[in-house]
Amino acid sequence: MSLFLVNRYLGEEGNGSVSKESRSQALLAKLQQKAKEKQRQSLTEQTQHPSKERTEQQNAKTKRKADKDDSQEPKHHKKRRSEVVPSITLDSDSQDEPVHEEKKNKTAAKEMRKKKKDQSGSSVKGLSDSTPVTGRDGQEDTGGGGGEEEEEKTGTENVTLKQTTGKTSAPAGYTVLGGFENKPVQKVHRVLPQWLAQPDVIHRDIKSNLVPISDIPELSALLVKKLQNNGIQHLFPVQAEVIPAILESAQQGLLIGRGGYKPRDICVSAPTGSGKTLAFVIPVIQVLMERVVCEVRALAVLPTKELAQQVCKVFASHAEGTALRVVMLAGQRSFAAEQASLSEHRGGIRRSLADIVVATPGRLVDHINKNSGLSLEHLRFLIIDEADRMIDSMHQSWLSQVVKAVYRSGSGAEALSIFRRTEPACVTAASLSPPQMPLQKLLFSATLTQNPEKLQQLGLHQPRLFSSIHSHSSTISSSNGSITAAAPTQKQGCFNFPQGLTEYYVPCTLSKKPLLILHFILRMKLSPILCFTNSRETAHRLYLLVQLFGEIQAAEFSSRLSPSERKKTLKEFEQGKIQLLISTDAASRGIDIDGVKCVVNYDAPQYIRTYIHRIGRTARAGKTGLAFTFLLGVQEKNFLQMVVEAGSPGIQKQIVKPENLKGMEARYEQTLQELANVIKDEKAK
Ligand SMILES: Nc1ncnc2c1ncn2[C@@H]1O[C@H](COP(=O)(O)OP(=O)(O)OP(=O)(O)O)[C@@H](O)[C@H]1O
Repeated sequence: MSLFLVNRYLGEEGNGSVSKESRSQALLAKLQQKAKEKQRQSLTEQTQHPSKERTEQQNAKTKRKADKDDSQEPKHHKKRRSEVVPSITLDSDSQDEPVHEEKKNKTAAKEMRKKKKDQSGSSVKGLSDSTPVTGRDGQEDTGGGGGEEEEEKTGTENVTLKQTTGKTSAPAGYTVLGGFENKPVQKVHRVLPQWLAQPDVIHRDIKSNLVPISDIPELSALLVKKLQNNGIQHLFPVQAEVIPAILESAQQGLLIGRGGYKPRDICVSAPTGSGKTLAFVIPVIQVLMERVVCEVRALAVLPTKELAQQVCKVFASHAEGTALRVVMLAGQRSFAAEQASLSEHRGGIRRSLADIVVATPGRLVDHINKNSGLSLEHLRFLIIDEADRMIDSMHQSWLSQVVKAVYRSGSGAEALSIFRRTEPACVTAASLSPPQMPLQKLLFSATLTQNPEKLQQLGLHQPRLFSSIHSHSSTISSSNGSITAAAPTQKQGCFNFPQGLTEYYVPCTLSKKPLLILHFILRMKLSPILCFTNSRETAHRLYLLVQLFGEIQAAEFSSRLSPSERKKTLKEFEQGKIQLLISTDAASRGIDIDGVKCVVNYDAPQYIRTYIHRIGRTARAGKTGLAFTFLLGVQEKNFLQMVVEAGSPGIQKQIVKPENLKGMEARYEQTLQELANVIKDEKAK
């Protein structure tokens, strides 16, 4: 089996030690192989030795033994038998067995040698005959305590099993492949494809790498003016790199480039708040704004309604003054209303009313399936924002539906069109005539996966990566400034942390967490705070508690609220009417709220990506921000390790002394009692 075992890259989490999952997979594979081998051996036995006498004897013995075991074994042993069987089949398990077991084996080995002498030549056959069944029984006996005679025999067979598998003695007719010893699965080092391993590097420090708009000659005068009107004089590093690259790939307008080459797909991995939205909005508008016919040529897909709304707003504000129309399909309006905004029929001819569509995957698929008038046959740009999240939600198969809709033919419209569209294939002289219209994918994320298997699902064409991953040292330091641990990280698996962010962790107990939040707002004056919990129940209870405590304007943000309530809440938070917004991860990705000074992880996030997106709601656009994570004693070690390994520039310990919370404790206790009543009432309702 091990000959055919393909060691796979198991992710950075493996980190030298084999993950539990991989180990159990390896065990399972070995067990399956062992079972197959047993079957094969019994078949061989039947075909090679048709005289059943021996087999029957053997079977009778085994049966007698099994009966004996069944009658003697106490119940818990019987149960253990089924549990023990799989591990027993692994030869190496015997390494962990107690010394008396080795002795048994030695005695058995002697016995075996004696037998060998007696039955010269028959030993090889004997090995292959007896190994599978009795090897297992032998181990069971060890655990269950069988008779003396049986033990000796099984010991022999244990040895024979080792001889068969450990050495190269090949039993007649076939070779036993591989060993079954419990070897640790080798860590496979990551080998990245060149495009992932050698990205175009983007500066992470926004402030010191601003690029004047005038330094980007590719930008049209209209867009320069638009940016300036929106208060933008400089481009952020990610925009200065990516905008020219997208514009260059669309030099031939909407058609395929010189030599018949399709433009390369573009992937961007840059920190939260680094301006990725404008990095695709600006070039897409510039390429499309000269359009003559209105057709959907750009589609941006985002994971949530709120994000779709946000991106739609940016598109709309920058497309103002052009003929381009932006339509959102995110379920904020009724299906019929969305349908009406997509196309109209005049004189029996369908006319598109949208150039740019911003959608959530679910609603998008609805429109494609229900033939609501969304035609993607002219799509030039497919923008996948929060790309890693969108890959994870690929089970909805939204991408394959989009691609199918892009290359759909038969509506008759494309027959009349000058430009034909066919699924990508080899470039030939024939395939280039008439001119082709390519589909280019643009991927954006702060935590873009580097897992080639996942990226492969996107069907990228000669992708080009822009990334701000860098090498540096990570530290954990205490509040007095002394460094308590330092681990240089040069791993490619590192993530992007915003430059202006300062990370803290606050050791605490479960019961003190609400008090800490109150302390942060009332004493430390850190508001507005965006506070994350791991569940909507916790978010709701904390919200109720803070409300009952008084003095603080708080709100909750989770799937408990309707989309319109959520929209209103975000707006009020942005306007400064809410000091504390308690949210689930619904607000952890992409949401751009100006002026969030501080993020608090009330519940420590389980995954590093979640952490990065949560803390990325502050320190945006080159500003500074604070991120606090409340950690229980049991969480500290693992969490800090996770953060350091992810390439955090440093997370500091912030201790809140118990005496600082004392003043609020009496009132807090009283509030807790009130909260219990409120929750009871809510449940009753
Ligand atoms: N060139 C610029 N000058 C000034 N502000 C900018 C510029 N580009 C973007 N911004 C602002 O920076 C903020 C963050 O931008 P954006 O939301 O695009 O970040 P992002 O990289 O998409 O973040 P996330 O990964 O969290 O989604 C926005 O408020 C945006 O208006």
